[in-house]
Amino acid sequence: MFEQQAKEKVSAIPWVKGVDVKMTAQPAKPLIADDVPAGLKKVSNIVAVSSCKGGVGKSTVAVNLAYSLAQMGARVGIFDADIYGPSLPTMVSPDVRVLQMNPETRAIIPTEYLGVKLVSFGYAGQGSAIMRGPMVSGVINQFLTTTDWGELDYLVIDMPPGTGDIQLTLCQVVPLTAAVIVTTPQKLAFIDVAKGVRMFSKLKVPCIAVVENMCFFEGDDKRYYPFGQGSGAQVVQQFGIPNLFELPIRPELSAAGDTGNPEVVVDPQGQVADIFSNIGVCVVQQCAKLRQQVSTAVMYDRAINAIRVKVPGTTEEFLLHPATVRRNDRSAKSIDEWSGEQKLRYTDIAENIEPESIRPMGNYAVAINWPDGFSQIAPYDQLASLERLVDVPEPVPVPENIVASTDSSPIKDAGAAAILSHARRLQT
Ligand SMILES: Nc1ncnc2c1ncn2[C@@H]1O[C@H](COP(=O)(O)OP(=O)(O)OP(=O)(O)O)[C@@H](O)[C@H]1O
Repeated sequence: MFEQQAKEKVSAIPWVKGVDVKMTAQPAKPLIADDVPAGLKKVSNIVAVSSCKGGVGKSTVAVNLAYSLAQMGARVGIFDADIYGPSLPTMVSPDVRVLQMNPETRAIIPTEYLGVKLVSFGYAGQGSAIMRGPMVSGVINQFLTTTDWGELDYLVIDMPPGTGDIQLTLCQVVPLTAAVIVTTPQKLAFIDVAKGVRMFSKLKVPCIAVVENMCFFEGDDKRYYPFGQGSGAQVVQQFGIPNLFELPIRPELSAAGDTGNPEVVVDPQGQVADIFSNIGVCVVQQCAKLRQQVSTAVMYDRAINAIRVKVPGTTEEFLLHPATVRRNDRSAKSIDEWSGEQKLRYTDIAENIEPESIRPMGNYAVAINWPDGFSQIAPYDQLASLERLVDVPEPVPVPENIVASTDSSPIKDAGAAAILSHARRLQT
């Protein structure tokens, strides 16, 4: 679309004789915080594929989605987080079927199939042991975080089925960008999906799509819906999830999975590949949108000396005085961890303090750097609970023919007015 429009627009200029458009892309930098495990630092987007019940086709969706993204040119990895019944070794057939370890860094090196990096317990070279929940969580997290994933655009996590402790801790260890929920069309499945959506929403991970698997089959030029229709649409409506995809029941999909070659690779022009390509486009677009929302969620507006907060996923927007944010730091530097006693005093922070930089940390917090070298982690929940600035005059827009950098520019005047108004409000 870009290419075509660029060609049209440039060709329309009377003196242009020919147009040659070269398209390039800059991979988005990871939005991930500093405390993320080293092996995940160069991963731009982490997408969880989840279902609340086993056997609904979650692994089939995860694997085909991953290969569909790879077919679009993205660098992709799959982490099969199911320790009891890993599916990846059956669904893809890499030449090297045992994971190696880098002897120096002691990091796990993923194996690869058709350019997609793969990690699964099925490649760990041992039968799956009998483990209790906390042990399983520990092993899954260790596996995921000690793998050197290298530079990836998308890491697809095939989550273990359910919404218990294992899933919760996994979601807390890695900063998930988004979740895709897989379900089947039965009415009963709706209840399970609701559980999944609630789990992700508690963790502030947006669900970007619902894939309703085994929806229909085709015969006599007709589509049959053996399990009925409408459950997926109900999920989309009730939880505001923007996208619903219907996958057919197809023997090829099952056969491809069993023979170690994903269906989108076996038949890249087929109906199933087409649906997965749409799911892939949706993931790409939604992740980009979320990154945009997150990266502009908290910004310092120098013109009015206020921190602007737009909580991602909501329409709420409010203003905070920078000094209020800094004074309400909840870290051990400001509050004694044991006694709860306030160590940071109100007067320690100058009234006119300004943040130096603000960076998003996953979907839940921002890291704010202050001129005194302090790096504050401020969760959105906490920002939302602080005293807000009200009646802050918006800066007067600069007319186009006025250069904004002169000393008497309207922006600076409006800024001064805003500061005065803050001062007055704070005094009262
Ligand atoms: N749309 C489909 N048409 C036909 N067969 C399918 C379809 N989706 C999945 N299957 C088959 O159903 C079985 C279960 O699928 P899959 O392993 O993807 O489910 P799962 O939800 O990941 O299961 P688990 O929770 O046990 O890991 C597989 O044999 C798979 O090939």
